[in-house]
Amino acid sequence: MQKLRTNVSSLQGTIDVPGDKSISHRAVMLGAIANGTTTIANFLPGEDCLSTIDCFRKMGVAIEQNGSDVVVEGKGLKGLKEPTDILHVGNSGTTARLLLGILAGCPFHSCLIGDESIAKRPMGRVTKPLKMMGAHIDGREHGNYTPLSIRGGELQPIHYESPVASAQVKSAILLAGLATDGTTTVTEPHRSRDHTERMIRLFGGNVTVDGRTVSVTGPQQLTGTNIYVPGDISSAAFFLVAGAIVPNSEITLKNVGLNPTRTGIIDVLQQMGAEITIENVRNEQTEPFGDITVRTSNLTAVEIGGALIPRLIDEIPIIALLATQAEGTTVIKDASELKVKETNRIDTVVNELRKLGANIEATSDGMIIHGKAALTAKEAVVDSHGDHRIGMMLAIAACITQGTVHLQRPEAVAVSYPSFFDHLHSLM
Ligand SMILES: O=C(O)C1=C[C@@H](OP(=O)(O)O)[C@@H](O)[C@H](O)C1
Ligand SMILES: C=C(OP(=O)(O)O)C(=O)O
Repeated sequence: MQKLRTNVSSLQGTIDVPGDKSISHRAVMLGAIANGTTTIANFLPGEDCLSTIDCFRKMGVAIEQNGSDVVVEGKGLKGLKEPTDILHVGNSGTTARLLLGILAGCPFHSCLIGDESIAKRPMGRVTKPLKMMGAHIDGREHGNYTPLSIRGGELQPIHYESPVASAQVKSAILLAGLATDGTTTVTEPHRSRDHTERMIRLFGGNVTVDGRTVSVTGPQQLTGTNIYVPGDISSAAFFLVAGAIVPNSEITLKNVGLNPTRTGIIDVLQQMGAEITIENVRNEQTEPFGDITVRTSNLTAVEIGGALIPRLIDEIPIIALLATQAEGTTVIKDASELKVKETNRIDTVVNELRKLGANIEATSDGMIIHGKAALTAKEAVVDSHGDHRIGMMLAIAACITQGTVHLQRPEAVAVSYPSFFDHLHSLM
């Protein structure tokens, strides 16, 4: 249990946000199945990405990791070895689902397991299309939950209409498609983050994008490359919101990823009236990034739903906090995907923010937040429930409470942002 800083008078300073989690996972995965060496700079050494490294080492890939510098000795599309040990994905849904896509095309057997949160997360959304392609996958509840066992091999291409806008589903199918003879296509209801598509191209491969439909024609051989991972906008989001709601604040976040499939949080902050500036935008062709400055702002409520949801899905916990400090009622809808994240993030956000005095209610596919309301709790014990994003959101919420707040399971933040508390305290 950790005592959180409360009644913070100001947050001032500059933060170099750690590398993007989604891009770090993909850099290791594509590096492993490419031919030749891949170097990764500003890799995120968070627990989730370390799980990805661990799984590929178990399949014979030499990976050197020193903090945020990583070198992957690629084995080629057919070069992974049958693991002698269980592949453990820890807390990482991205590792589990993208890895399944790669394993589907590998002619060997493997077992995949994760922590107790992973055991509750639906894997059928990827095992179903991968089985349609010809992979043999079984597991708890007919392969819908871990532990899973998979024997991959020769695959057939499919045209898949995904029922959910999920980059993990899309990416699993595209990665399987790289090893498949013919054209594999995925259509999603709304566009999800496109890091896999961009990175396949960076490794010399081809991907076709037509609106909400993405295709790869295989088999494709990728070539190792050098990658710089921009800062994670999902990590920056905690400080973007902190800067807007804590009095007398001005925070600059350096080198933050600005891929348009991820910048929903910036759109929402701007619509709410936050004082935010973006400068020094670079690298527009691959993964754009730039510096963002935010100042304490007067905010008004907004409605959030539809195609915006996948562009800010992981930021909804911190957006809920933001909305408690906006004039009016904020409605978040079309976000039932939140129920199958590390926790049910509709319930955990609502229950934990209520402990601090927020006026917030759960709906079937989102939440309704009534602002502007001071978080008036005098003494509260809040809980991350082992969910990194809930833990970080609560630490920022504590900054604007006047009482005493303790956080249970603060260590969860290390999943995506090991230096989070150091960065927060450096601004005080
Ligand atoms: O592909 C990715 O890297 C991710 C996709 C999203 O999940 P879904 O694909 O389940 O929406 C997101 O919530 C997760 O944090 C990372
Ligand atoms: C949902 C998340 O990650 P994953 O699905 O990889 O566990 C997240 O980081 O918020």
